[in-house]
Amino acid sequence: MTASPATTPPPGARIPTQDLGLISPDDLRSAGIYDGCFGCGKDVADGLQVERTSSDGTFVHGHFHVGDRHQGAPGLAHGGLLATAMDEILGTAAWSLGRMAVTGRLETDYRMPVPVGSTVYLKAWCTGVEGRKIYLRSEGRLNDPDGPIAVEAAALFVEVPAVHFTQER
Ligand SMILES: CCCCCCCCCCCCCC(=O)SCCNC(=O)CCNC(=O)[C@H](O)C(C)(C)COP(=O)(O)OP(=O)(O)OC[C@H]1O[C@@H](n2cnc3c(N)ncnc32)[C@H](O)[C@@H]1OP(=O)(O)O
Repeated sequence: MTASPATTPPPGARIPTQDLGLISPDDLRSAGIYDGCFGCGKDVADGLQVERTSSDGTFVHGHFHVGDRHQGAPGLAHGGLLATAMDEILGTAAWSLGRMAVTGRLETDYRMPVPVGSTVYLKAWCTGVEGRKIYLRSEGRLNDPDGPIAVEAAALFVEVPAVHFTQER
């Protein structure tokens, strides 16, 4: 992954273990999940419907199925949707640290086309925390958790207070 300085943790940034410890699939599915979310919401028929499956305290995992509604070029997943999937699993990793955080910067490398009908297996992990800044990486593998990497991302999430989500704009 080619990550810029903005998404690379500075020297000395600590790598936390997840405050929530081992998260069961049920906890992962229910904790803080909003059914209207385009990435993971069950009520969003045209959304990605990313399913979060496990966390071992270091990595969070999930997957989603690429349907016709996710196409860009005929028969292939749209790159923006793949970036959304990266954002979703990165956000899960950030929140799994016990922090409310939003995406500040998201960098994506597309390694191979993703055909409609594929399942993309997602994984994300934290590479460092400095103050409110949370540095993360993620990857999406084709059709198997150990399949070839189709998409990779590096991100900076920024911790925010709860009012970020509730204040009138
Ligand atoms: C258990 C698990 C359950 C999980 C469920 C939940 C899953 C959820 C999944 C959801 C998944 C979807 C998730 C989504 O889609 S989140 C939705 C998409 N993101 C947003 O809407 C965020 C919009 N932006 C903002 O609100 C503000 O700009 C933020 C809050 C990000 C920062 O504004 P704020 O005024 O608060 O802070 P600051 O400006 O002093 O910045 C602070 C520091 O950060 C650095 N910085 C900031 N931006 C950038 C940048 N672009 N590149 C490089 N650096 C950047 C900045 O230089 C500074 O560094 P330093 O000077 O201190 O060194």
